[in-house]
Amino acid sequence: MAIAYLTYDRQDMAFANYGPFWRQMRKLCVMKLFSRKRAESWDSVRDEVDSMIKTTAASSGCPVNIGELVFGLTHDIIHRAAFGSISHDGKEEFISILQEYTKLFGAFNMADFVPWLGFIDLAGLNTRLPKARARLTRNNIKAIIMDVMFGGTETVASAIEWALTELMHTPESLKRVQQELVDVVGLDRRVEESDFEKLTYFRCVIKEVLRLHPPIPLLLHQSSEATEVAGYHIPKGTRVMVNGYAVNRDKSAWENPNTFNPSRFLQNGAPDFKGSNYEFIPFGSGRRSCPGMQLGLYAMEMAVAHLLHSFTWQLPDGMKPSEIDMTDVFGLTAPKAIRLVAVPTPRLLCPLY
Ligand code: HEM
Repeated sequence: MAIAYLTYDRQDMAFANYGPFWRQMRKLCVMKLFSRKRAESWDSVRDEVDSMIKTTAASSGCPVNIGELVFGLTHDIIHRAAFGSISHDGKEEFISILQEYTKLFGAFNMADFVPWLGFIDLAGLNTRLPKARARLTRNNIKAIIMDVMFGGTETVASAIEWALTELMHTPESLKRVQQELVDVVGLDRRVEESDFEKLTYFRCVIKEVLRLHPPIPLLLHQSSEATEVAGYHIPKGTRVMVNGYAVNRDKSAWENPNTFNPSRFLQNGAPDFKGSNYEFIPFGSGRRSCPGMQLGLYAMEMAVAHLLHSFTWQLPDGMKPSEIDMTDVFGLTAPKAIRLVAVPTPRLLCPLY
């Protein structure tokens, strides 16, 4: 119900039904926006990560709200990728609109399951939905820019915040990944994209974070044909929700599935996230899988690598790793319920910017 309302009855790409409109939009986005050939999107990641490191260095020795820091970062990256310019005008307002959209997309209403019980409005959606929609202009909606801003901002921000959180919660993994950065890159220069392929453990950390905290935990699909799955008949047009969060933690596929253990991805034959290993689907699978995967991964890897390489991190006020709040929010996305706050200290021997 919220999805149909907020997307003007699926007039966008992400929630559009499969068909010619979706195909055209997808082609346009993949070729013009997410393509590696569109250098501006990739440049924006590098420039904005640099600017985030500068801001972090200015707060050296003081508690930094990592959640707010990385949300600002991904907003700026995606804003530049989408509009081709940097603008901080109305940034906070825009972030608050995105956050309200996320909550509303994820809010289940009685009418989603039992249409005739639609008058029971536990989440207050009947008043919140018109208010949220009225805050965006028609032109915003008409463009698929909303999809891009929504798809690219909170997903990447939440993945970066969870990466820092899991590492601070498991100090031995933090130590190991930071040592790898010293061994491969050293401390006398900044980490670069060309280093990534040698940062084996770092790449396992990224995968393990996306396994435990897929930024879009629930994949919303619809059957285009009648079919049979595990003996169940699925009629054409059935709404199918794939619980990626549960799949990524399925104990028949993963040993100690709820434990953060990046080393599991060091093993031969460990799954990759490209969508062909069905036990690991943070970007979905098949023709509706994430078109922004490369850009999203690039932004996540750049931000996490630079934050870990440039600074040592401590919890504020003598807080212990076991005291970090690890709760996530249940909705269309799964960000941290309580922002991570940590204290950076520069550790490079070269200037940070
Ligand atoms: C860590 C980062 C990201 C993750 C984990 C992620 C994950 C996903 C997932 C799980 C889906 C649904 C797949 C399905 O239903 O099977 C999706 C769809 C989508 N994502 Fe991403 N995403 C990320 C970053 C991005 C970025 C950076 C953008 C754009 C700049 C983006 C744009 C989209 C769009 C437009 C769709 C809808 C595609 C369609 O319906 O055809 N995503 N993403």
